[in-house]
Amino acid sequence: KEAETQQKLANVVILATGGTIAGAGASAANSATYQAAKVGVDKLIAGVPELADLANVRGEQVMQIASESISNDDLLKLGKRVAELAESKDVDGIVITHGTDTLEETAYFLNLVEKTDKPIVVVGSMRPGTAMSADGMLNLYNAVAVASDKQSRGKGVLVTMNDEIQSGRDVSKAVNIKTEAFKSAWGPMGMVVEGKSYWFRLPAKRHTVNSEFDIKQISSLPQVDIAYGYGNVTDTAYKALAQNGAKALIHAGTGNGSVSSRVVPALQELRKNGVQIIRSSHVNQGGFVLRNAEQPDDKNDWVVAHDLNPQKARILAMVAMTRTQDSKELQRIFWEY
Ligand SMILES: NC(=O)C[C@H](N)C(=O)O
Repeated sequence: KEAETQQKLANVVILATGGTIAGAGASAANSATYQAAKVGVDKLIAGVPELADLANVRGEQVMQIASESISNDDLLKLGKRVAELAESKDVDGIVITHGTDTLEETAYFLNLVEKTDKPIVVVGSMRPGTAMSADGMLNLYNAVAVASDKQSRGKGVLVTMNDEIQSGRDVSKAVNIKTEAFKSAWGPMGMVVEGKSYWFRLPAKRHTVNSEFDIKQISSLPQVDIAYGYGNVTDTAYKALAQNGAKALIHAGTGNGSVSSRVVPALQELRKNGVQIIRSSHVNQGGFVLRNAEQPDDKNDWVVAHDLNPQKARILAMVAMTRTQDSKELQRIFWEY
């Protein structure tokens, strides 16, 4: 009988990367003061025995780090392992446990480069497992529930935090400390409650199987950096980043990606020297940048990131620039993904 149920259950692999979901604090009162990336994947799985009711679960420790320290090489390593597993007949879904600080970047990266319709769910927690009211157990349970659900196929990379199912493209860490930390300007795609998912929306942008990018064809990512717009800003950071080898600069602009008159000449000059200039906005959850509004992008040969926040724009620019150095192509890609 037990063997029969095991056969019916989906096979889900949990790839662990670290973060607070694998964190540990000195006391149960430490919800914010703790060390991330301490607990191994087998212990995480053993901590939620109810996972066995949802799926045949096994774990792999891909890395053990706090997500603010994730590098491009780490992204490639994780992406390649996800692709290998997705190709395996024995794998129905993949869950990635991850720190929340750059979770939105990794989720968007995988959404662009994984050529599979199998569910890929990225999950983290805001409190370590040692804290009172730790959120990691339920978030992980929800992630496995969504990853083992056939309805999750073909919907792009998903994120399960705080009972919501979010699109990995849209979702962003909008609040810290609180467990209700992840938001999307366009709303969640669904809810997951007691191991069952309820869907309400589909993503409109290209992803996974419909993406022109493939992790198997990517061996390195170009350097793309971000500089922040604010009152009294100078062009120092932009110039320094370019001098240090940035192939594209994301302008984390004020408002709708506006650029200070003290910075414009340097960005025009950098573009002439081959650096791509991509205007984004640091307006939280509502940054929306249109071409030729605020700045003459056609004349300057700049690109706009539209609704992508600066950190997501960095991911798309890196992936796109593995294929093209043409600013018009880049702009097309920014509209489509
Ligand atoms: N809540 C967290 O996971 C934060 C942690 N610094 C990380 O991103 O790894």
